[in-house]
Parts: sequence; C-alpha cells; structure tokens
Amino acid sequence: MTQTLMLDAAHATPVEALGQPPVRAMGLHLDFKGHGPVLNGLDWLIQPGQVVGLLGRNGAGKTTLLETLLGLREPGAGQVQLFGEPALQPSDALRARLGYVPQQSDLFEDFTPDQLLRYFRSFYPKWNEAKVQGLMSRWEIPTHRRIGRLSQGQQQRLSIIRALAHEPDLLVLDEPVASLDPLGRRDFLRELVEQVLDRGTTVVFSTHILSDLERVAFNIAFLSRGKIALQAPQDQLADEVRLLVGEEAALRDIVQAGRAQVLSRRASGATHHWIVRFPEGTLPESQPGLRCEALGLEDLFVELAQ
Ligand SMILES: Nc1ncnc2c1ncn2[C@@H]1O[C@H](COP(=O)(O)OP(=O)(O)OP(=O)(O)O)[C@@H](O)[C@H]1O
Repeated sequence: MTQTLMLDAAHATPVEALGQPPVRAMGLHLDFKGHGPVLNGLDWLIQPGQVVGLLGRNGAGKTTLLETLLGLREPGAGQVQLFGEPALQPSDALRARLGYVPQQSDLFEDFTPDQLLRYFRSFYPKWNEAKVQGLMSRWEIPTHRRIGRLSQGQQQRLSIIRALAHEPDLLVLDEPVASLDPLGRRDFLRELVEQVLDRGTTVVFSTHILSDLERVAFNIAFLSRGKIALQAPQDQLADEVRLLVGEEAALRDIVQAGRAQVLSRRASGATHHWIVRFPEGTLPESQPGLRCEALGLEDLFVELAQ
C-alpha cells in the first residue's frame, strides 16, 4: 500500500501524524562512559497543548533528556517519537514543527541578529515576521551589532525569538530564563502563555526558578534517578500529594488503605517522613501521632530531590 503523503495545507503536517502525542519517550537509557546512567528506563508522554515544567537537581539529566527528546542525542536504548515520528530521523515537516532554545547559546556569533533571522527565515515555510519584529523591538535587541557582542540576556532573548518565529507546535526550552532579568522573565512568560493560548503549542521547559513554574507551568515533571519520578498538573499535586510524618508501621497502613504511591522516604530515628500521592478523594483522616501536610512546590522539590 502506498504511504499517505497528503499534507494538511495550513500546517504542512502529514495526515497520519495528526492526533499523535507531541512527545512519547519509551524506555530511554543513556550512560556517559564511566558514569552511572543519566536516563534509566525513562518513559514520558506529553499531550498536545500541555505546558510542562521540568524540574530536577543540578546534574539530574534535564539537558541530556531534552536533547534526547529532540533527537540530538542518541540513547543507548529506548526511543522517542515526536508527533508519531522517530526523533532520530525527523522529516522536514517534523523539523518545521519543532522549536528549541538550548541552555548554551548556539547562535552564530559573527552574524548580526538581522542576518541570523534572515538566514533562518529561509528554512521555514511558516515565519511570523510581525511577531519577530514586535519582539525584537519590545526586547530592545540591537539588530546590527555582532551577536558575539550582545549580552548573555540579549542572546537568550534572541534565541527565544528564533525559536518562536516559525510558530512551532512543540517548543522545548532548556533554562530559557537563566540570564533574563525579572522584567525580561515576566515578558517572556507572558509570551509563552500567549503562544499556548493562541496556538495550543506544547511547551516543555526546564528551570530552577520555581516561582516561574507556579505562574505558568500547568504541569510539573520531576526528573530523579533517571526517570520522571512524578508528573501532574499543579493543582492535582496540591490536592493529592502529602508529607506524612509518623511511625513506619502507621505510615504503611495508611498507604495500603489508600492504595497510595510512595514517592520518597527518609527517616530520622523512629520517625519516618514519606512523600505520598493519594488517588483522588482518599486523603487520610487526621489521627494521633501522624502529621499529614500539603507541600508547596519548593518543599516538594527538596523532599523529592533527597
Ligand atoms: N558530554 C558529556 N560527557 C560526560 N558526562 C556528561 C556529558 N554531558 C552531561 N554529562 C553528565 O551527565 C549528567 C547530567 O547532566 P545534565 O547537563 O543533563 O544535567 P542537568 O539536569 O541539565 O543539570 P543542570 O541543572 O546543572 O543544568 C551530569 O552528571 C553531567 O556531568
């Protein structure tokens, strides 16, 4: 049977790719020689229009994971599909649907911003010049200065503009706000939210700035020990995840009774601290000798990162 090659005129998307999740990672393993595994059997499914904030300690493997998702790094085992296509052999149509802002600037230093944007414009069938011009002037980026002479923050903004310009369906950003001042961060986050609301763009971004996540990331994913240890919408985390403090036997009973999932455990003497996710509506009743506390994002991060 001949392969369907019909294109959706508006998005140049092969018909068979419609309805496929933007990201499906299955069983990813990745090891840098001489170190332990950075990715260790990682599965991850990201649905269309989700905005996911990726959290993890320094060195947890966020950059490695994002590069592997985009097919820029080959895993030792497992595979990634983007919109149903293998990430390692992307078609031109798939490439046109992806936007990436790497942690380290990969802009050509000898170009001016103007030259750089003109260069990239030639590769993409869709290019929103009005958006590019609007952001260039709002973010006050000198158009005719060599990129190598721009500040880190200006280079980061330019990298963001380049990634947004062709209106990608999947936008992946690796610590996009690290060099931005608070105003720049707020402006950038507003832009992201608009992108999502207007176009339903799927966004994955790593960050250490939890307050930004609380403002925009509707979903949080924690990378820990080479796996996505927890992924959920923020409001669900607030409703379902609790810190339990008490004796081990009591905690075990509560977890069994609620068919809950233990996300982390630590103990100091006979007192145990467990982070537990309860299925909807099964939070435990208060009882003597037991502490049951909701956690903010920062406390949850600290507990899960231990
Ligand atoms: N090219 C490489 N060769 C060897 N080891 C590497 C390489 N790249 C990354 N690593 C190691 O892999 C692990 C994960 O690194 P990675 O940069 O993905 O973490 P990260 O979560 O993005 O960190 P950060 O929050 O500090 O940016 C680290 O231990 C790092 O030292």
